Amino acid sequence: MSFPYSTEKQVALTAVRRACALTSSVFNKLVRNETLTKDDKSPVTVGDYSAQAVVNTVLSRAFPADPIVGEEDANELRQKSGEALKHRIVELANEALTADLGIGEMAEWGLGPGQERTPEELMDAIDHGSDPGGPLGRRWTLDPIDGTKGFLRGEQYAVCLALMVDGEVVLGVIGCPNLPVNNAEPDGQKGCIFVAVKGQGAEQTALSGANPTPLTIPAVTPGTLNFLESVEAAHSDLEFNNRVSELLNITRAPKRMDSQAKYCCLARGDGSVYLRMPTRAGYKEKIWDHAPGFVLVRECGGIITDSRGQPLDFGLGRTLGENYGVIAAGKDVHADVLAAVQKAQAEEKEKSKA
Ligand SMILES: Nc1ncnc2c1ncn2[C@@H]1O[C@H](COP(=O)(O)O)[C@@H](O)[C@H]1OP(=O)(O)O
Ligand SMILES: [Mg+2]
Ligand SMILES: [Mg+2]
Ligand SMILES: [Mg+2]
Repeated sequence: MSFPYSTEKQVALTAVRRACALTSSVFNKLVRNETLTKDDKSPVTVGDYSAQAVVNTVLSRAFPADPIVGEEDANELRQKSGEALKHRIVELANEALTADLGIGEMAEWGLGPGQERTPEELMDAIDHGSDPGGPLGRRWTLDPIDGTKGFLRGEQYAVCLALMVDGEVVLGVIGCPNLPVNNAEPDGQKGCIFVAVKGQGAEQTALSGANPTPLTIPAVTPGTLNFLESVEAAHSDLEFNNRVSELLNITRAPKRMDSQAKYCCLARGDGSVYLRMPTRAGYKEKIWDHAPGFVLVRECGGIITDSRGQPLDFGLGRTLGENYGVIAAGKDVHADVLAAVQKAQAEEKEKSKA
């Protein structure tokens, strides 16, 4: 008997593994003119574009009817960039797609020797991520490089893919090429992939290997609580985290890292609370920045809500809509963090009145 979503899990793992191999090799060869600045001033590299082309190609071959909500689109590439940049993206994507088939990989997913795509097919594959999202039906959401700033610094980033059915996240895969396989050995082997399927639990595997390890968020011993938070001060309100930390009498320093690697670290107990509050009114979190992390945390026994304790709603479109902030933690910790967040918010409100 096969479990629900077993084919989807295999396809998603394959696509994310191939994209991780691509981004790792791109990092070592990245040159200055291979990064563009998007209209929102955030960076995007040949790695982001080619990883989206690879994952979308695999998904649209394996599941032709499924729409994809992907972070990137090829507009700027088609309009602003020169032929050299486009050529590089095509070369990288084709290298990743045509590598020899590994265990569990199928040629009918568009993979293996001889499966090169034309530049136009790959630009179209990138644009296949333009679905607007919504409450009904099946759809994937993809962040080809989450934490592009971490990627550019040679630090943490993640390739993030999730499947949603009727607005509910049922499968999440997060590939972290720079994350140590074992937190206790920071200089040891790096590169891991995390997968969670709704109702079936979660596991971690080394990117290079087999033998998945099941994951559960460990219970927190008093006095050992610590936060997981962004590196970039523009991405989340680190001052606010500091105040919440004081209210909870936390003495351990926060663990700062880019991307959904934070959810992975929470899932295996490298940190105890992921708190992310917006730095400016009006910022709406994107579904691809949280969907795989959401199902991972839930399947590891954790709780994830917004700052008002409301569930995250993935069925509203490309963003989390009215959700404000994100709190993810083990089930023995979440209620205390939520209370402290609300107290810190009340203090801020008082201060702004004074
Ligand atoms: N102004 C912003 N506020 C919040 N998140 C942002 C902002 N600009 C970019 N991001 C996204 O925040 C996430 C990174 O958060 P963190 O700093 O915690 O890793 C990324 O998804 C990043 O996009 P991207 O996927 O392009 O890197
Ligand atoms: Mg980006
Ligand atoms: Mg991204
Ligand atoms: Mg992102």
